[in-house]
Parts: sequence; structure tokens; C-alpha cells
Amino acid sequence: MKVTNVYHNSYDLLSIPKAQARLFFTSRYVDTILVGDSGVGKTSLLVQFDQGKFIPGSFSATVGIGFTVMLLGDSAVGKTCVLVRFKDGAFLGGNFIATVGIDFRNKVVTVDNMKVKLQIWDTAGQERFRSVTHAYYRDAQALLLLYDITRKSSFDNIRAWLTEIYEYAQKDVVIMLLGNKSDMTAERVITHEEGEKLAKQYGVPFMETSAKTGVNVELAFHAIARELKHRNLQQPHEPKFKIHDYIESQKQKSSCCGSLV
Ligand SMILES: Nc1nc2c(ncn2[C@@H]2O[C@H](COP(=O)(O)OP(=O)(O)OP(=O)(O)O)[C@@H](O)[C@H]2O)c(=O)[nH]1
Repeated sequence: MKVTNVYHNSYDLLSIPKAQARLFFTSRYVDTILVGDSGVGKTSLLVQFDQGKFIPGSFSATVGIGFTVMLLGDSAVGKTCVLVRFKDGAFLGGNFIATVGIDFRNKVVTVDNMKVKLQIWDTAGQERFRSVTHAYYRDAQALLLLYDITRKSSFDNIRAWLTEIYEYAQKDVVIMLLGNKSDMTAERVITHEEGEKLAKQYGVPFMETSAKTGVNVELAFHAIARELKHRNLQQPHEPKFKIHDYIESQKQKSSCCGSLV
């Protein structure tokens, strides 16, 4: 048996680069594929082969669907901090270190009892990395576009970002506009209404977030995961998922009584 890379679940197979995926399925790149009912031990067998150990503990079903979400916006609007807040529940305060090129993290969220894996790409906002990040737009199913509510230029640049998105991204990409740093009330220069108005003009959902306090960060990613899951697995009899309505209902819930549904 020849295994050059070991892919631990079906999502990993889906997320490998296209050229490699083609090679995987059309050549003898991997000679054995593990198949069988959920829970029979495919992953454990693979881990035993790959790492020479058995991982005991609770059974976690292999993720069935996954999507790529990309964070975009000017440098220092808080893309990395929003991602770290969502992934680790922490705030990256202190010295600002600009992202170089592109970075990514995975997080699994549960939507209607189904695990949905989000691969989240954190892009560099600095102009000099723009040509690098353009190359990745096409692979994203959703884009979170951020501005900083305390910096007008980052808000004014949103139109230019949207122009780039329409040029380079998939036609049906899900876009959400986020006004970040909502905790900085004293320094605010862009009102909530201005953000909402711009989002309405482009027909995209909008909310204000704070990576520092965590406000609406979870909701933004959950709304995206839900929209993508519904688009991909919508049953003919199911009503169409309305992301705007979902956001509004969850905003009200989270302000009064906690967790997202
Ligand atoms: N108060 C407050 N500060 C934030 C928030 N989000 C980010 N910051 C701060 O803003 C600065 C920039 O944050 P980053 O997340 O690194 O910005 P970025 O958009 O990833 O920047 P690039 O990597 O250059 O594109 C850091 O000093 C953060 O601590 C927030 O919600 N509230």
C-alpha cells in the first residue's frame, strides 16, 4: 500500500487542492480507501496506521460537509481577531501584527444536528498582498467583509472591496458585511445605520461585531454555515432559508437568553 498523504475524513479529501484530488481519484496515488458504516472504526484504523496509536474516548462522526469562508477587509480592521475569537474564544489584544499573505483555521459547527466544517481563510488586508489573495477568492463559498467602525477609510473602501469580489469570486458567493470593534463606542465614526444602509444597497446581510467582547462573532459564522448547508442540502419540501430573518431572530435571542439555534 502506498500512502503519500493520509486524509482523515471525507472533508479532508474534499479540501485537498484540485490537482491533487484529480490525481487521488484517477491514479494509484492511494491504493486503499476505507469505507463502511458510521462507527465501525475507519478513522481509528487509519490513526492506528498513521500514528501507531489508538485514540480512546467518545465517538465523533466524520464531518460530511465543509465550506471555505474567507475574511476580507482593510488592514487592522480585526479579521485575525474575529477569527481567533470564533476559533478559540479569546481576544488577541496588544501589539498589532499584520497578517502576511494568507492563513487558515478550521472549525466545526453544528447546524440542525449536522456537523459542518468551516475552513476559514484569514487574508492580509495590506495592499501589497492583494494579488496573492485574489487567487483564492474563487475557492471561497462565503466572504465576511469587515470594516472598522472607528476608521472611516475602512468603511469607504468597502465599495472597492465589493468590486474586487464581483470580479474575482464565485457568482453565487455568500457575502456578509461586518462592522467590527463595536465595543469602541467613544471612538465610533460610522453609525450602525450607515453600515446597514450600505449592506442594503448591495443586498447583503449586516451586523456589528466585537472581537474584544465577542458580540455577534459566533452568530456571523453560524449564519454563514446555516446558509451554506441549506443551499447544498435543501430538500424540495423545505422552506427556503432566509439569512436576514435568521440573523434578526438570533440577535434578539442572544441579547436576552443565550445560545444560538
Ligand atoms: N477594541 C477592539 N480592538 C480590536 C477588535 N478587533 C481587533 N482589534 C484590534 O485591532 C488591531 C488589528 O487587529 P487584526 O485582527 O490583527 O487586524 P487584521 O484585519 O487581521 O489586519 P491585517 O492582518 O493587516 O489584514 C489589533 O490591535 C487588535 O487588538 C475589536 O473588536 N475591538
